[in-house]
Amino acid sequence: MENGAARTAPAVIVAIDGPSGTGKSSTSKAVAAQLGLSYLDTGAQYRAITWWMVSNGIDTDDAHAVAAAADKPEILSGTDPARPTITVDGVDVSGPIRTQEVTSRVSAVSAVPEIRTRITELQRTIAASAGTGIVVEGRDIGTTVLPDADLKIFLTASPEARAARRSGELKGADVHTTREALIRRDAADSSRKASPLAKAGDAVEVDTTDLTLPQVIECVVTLVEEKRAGK
Ligand SMILES: Nc1ncnc2c1ncn2[C@@H]1O[C@H](COP(=O)(O)OP(=O)(O)OP(=O)(O)O)[C@@H](O)[C@H]1O
Ligand SMILES: Nc1ccn([C@H]2C[C@H](O)[C@@H](COP(=O)(O)O)O2)c(=O)n1
Repeated sequence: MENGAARTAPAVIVAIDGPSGTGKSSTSKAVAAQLGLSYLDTGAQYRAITWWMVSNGIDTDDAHAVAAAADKPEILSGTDPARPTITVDGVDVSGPIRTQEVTSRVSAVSAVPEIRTRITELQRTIAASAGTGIVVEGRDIGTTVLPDADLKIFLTASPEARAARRSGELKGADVHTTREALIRRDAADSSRKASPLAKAGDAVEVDTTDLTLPQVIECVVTLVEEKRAGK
């Protein structure tokens, strides 16, 4: 090191997008932990605001009612990949945001432009304050939230592989029903007007269908390291 000065790596911003069940959360958390980066699950933020709407009796199919309440809940995300947290008005909602009710309503809530503006602002503030860098995962991170990210990855996998993974998680869930639900949610997320699920033009696509989770993690870690080394 020149003059004995310690050289610190510049903060690295990694955007990981893709449809449901492609492995975004598992991969992003592991990559962030391995590389000493922060981690942000943006789907959890959309789920949290959806949970608040449902808990407060707001009709999630009424876009005007959802828009009018968009600024009301305080949403806080903890970005330690070993222990990510999500609270709404101080309440830990990490369990309640994973219910079937929230899952079935989150696409409608997240399609409302006022909701996206609010949550996007939160995401950019969190990314800007991540010291060593951050892995941010979602649907529109590379296209809209952080278009200047250092590295953009778009994960894919066949609907069959994704359904099998999800029904393994939801023990006993029927694979066919799970597959149909995934496809429905992807279609809603891809077809909305406001920052739909999409691959950024400069994203690296990784098809995870025939890869194990450790293989996907290794692939993304290598891509980040190459980017940091300026390759
Ligand atoms: N390459 C893989 N091979 C096998 N299982 C995997 C792989 N990647 C992820 N999984 C498993 O698939 C399930 C879904 O993964 P994960 O939650 O990371 O996906 P996701 O893209 O974040 O989904 P969502 O967008 O719905 O939150 C988890 O049980 C995870 O352990
Ligand atoms: N950047 C994002 C992240 C998520 N969403 C919406 C669409 C998803 O169906 C929902 C839940 O995400 P998940 O927990 O399954 O990753 O949130 C979005 O619109 N934009």
